[in-house]
Amino acid sequence: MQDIRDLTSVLRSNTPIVVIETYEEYRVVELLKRVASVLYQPVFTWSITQGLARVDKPMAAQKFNSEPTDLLGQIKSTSQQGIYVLCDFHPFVIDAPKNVRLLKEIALEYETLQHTLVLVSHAFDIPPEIKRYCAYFQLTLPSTVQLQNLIYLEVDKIRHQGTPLLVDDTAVVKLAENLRGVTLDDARRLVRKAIVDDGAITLSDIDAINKAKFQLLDLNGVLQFEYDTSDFSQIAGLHNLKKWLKQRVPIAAVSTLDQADKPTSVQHTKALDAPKGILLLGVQGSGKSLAAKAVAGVWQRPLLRLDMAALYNKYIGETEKNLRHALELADMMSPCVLWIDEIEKGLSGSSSDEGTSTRILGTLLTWMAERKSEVFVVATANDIQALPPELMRKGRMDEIFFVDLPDEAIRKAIFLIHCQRRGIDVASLDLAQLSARSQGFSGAEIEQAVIAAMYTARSVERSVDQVLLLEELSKTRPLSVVMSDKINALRQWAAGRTVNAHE
Ligand SMILES: Nc1ncnc2c1ncn2[C@@H]1O[C@H](COP(=O)(O)OP(=O)(O)OP(=O)(O)O)[C@@H](O)[C@H]1O
Repeated sequence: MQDIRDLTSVLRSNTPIVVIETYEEYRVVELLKRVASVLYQPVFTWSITQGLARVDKPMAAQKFNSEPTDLLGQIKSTSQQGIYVLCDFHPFVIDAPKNVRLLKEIALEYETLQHTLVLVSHAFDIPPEIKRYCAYFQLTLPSTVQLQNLIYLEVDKIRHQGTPLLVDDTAVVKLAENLRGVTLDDARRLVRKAIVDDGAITLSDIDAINKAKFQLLDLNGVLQFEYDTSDFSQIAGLHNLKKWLKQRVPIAAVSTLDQADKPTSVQHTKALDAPKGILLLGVQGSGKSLAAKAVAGVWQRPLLRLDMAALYNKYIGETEKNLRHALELADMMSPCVLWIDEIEKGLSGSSSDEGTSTRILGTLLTWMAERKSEVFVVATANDIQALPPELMRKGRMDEIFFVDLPDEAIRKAIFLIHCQRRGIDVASLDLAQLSARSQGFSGAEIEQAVIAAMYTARSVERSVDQVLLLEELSKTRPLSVVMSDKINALRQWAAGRTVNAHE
């Protein structure tokens, strides 16, 4: 209804050319037929293969020219007032001065001819000559309720064919929420695929739907869909951060959390503002990326990774365009977690970047301040020198956490996690000794020592034991030693300015 109302107003406003960028050609034609009946105007469609035909009254259907230039000449010379829907006309305005001129002449003669051209393509670059005569129109995307109805409609269709179908109503609600941002046609395709895959609609479809939706929307590959998420049981330490995140678990994820992970009082969360994001600052290999993955895993949200360094493009303006596209995509994937990895890399301007980093920061900050979507940002950074002060200002992020090197108890827990994960017999190990001997090691360095010990064990055909692990530790010079000055400076800076993620 909204689309019909809006499109009617656009056509009533005497706009000669309306551009609609969409894949939903049939939907546009159906809409225009309804609008045309209100405005008492005939509707014609044209495509290079079908030529021109009247569609609102099939009996009066007539074919004119299929060649673009002839078609425009035909429309210009006819006195038959009408709405002309030109499908996939976009290639015929590129290096085609005659066609552009004809479009302009039809527009200029709007007062007398009263022809409205509706250009429907997946994308349309309007030539500057006709820009001022054009209006963009955007089809509305389906609401969550419409998507729920669509899912049940598809379920009914399949049941009518006599196929039994298992449908979990909670999954339908979640599925509809995750489908927001795609067109009705695409949603229908995705739902059908989810049903056909296993003959059911259950929570296990959510992941596949998120991935398929991401592939559908991410046309120029600026974001990565991270398939690999984690959960808190795989992270040692970071107690403060885990507590903070548990208190803000979205309602939808609460029902499926382990008892131990549940926030104490979920009923209060309803009235609260949705959390916006956090910055995780810290030593390399201390588990920042792992924490980003765990937010998505525990909150049961898709995880999108934005690699700041990959945004940069040598063409001026393209870098910001890439970022805008990435943020739009994140909005469309909402609710989701957007992990901005090594955020400092994209924001630390150099004198030669012609202000790109400043504009990138501006675009990011504006989006963070104004977005309505449920995109939770997890930004990670190693280097505070390179971080612009604007990003650190209170209110930009909900919290800035400092992820320090693990203390003795946390190192013990890291050994336990990584040894258990690899099937090493932990009962035979002295974890306290391993922890004491790995002072100054990051989680990543401990993990690497465990992996190296496994390779050594395999080469000498024995199992991993205390001696092998200690040997590996003694061979490693941790970053905290190699880069002690840098890490001390980071610690000093973080004290008082950030919240300790581990405590
Ligand atoms: N607290 C931890 N608990 C369990 N494993 C850890 C922890 N910290 C680090 N690790 C291990 O080290 C690996 C590397 O850590 P991660 O990539 O998360 O660190 P990071 O802080 O993001 O590093 P970088 O700044 O270099 O990107 C993790 O995948 C995990 O296996």
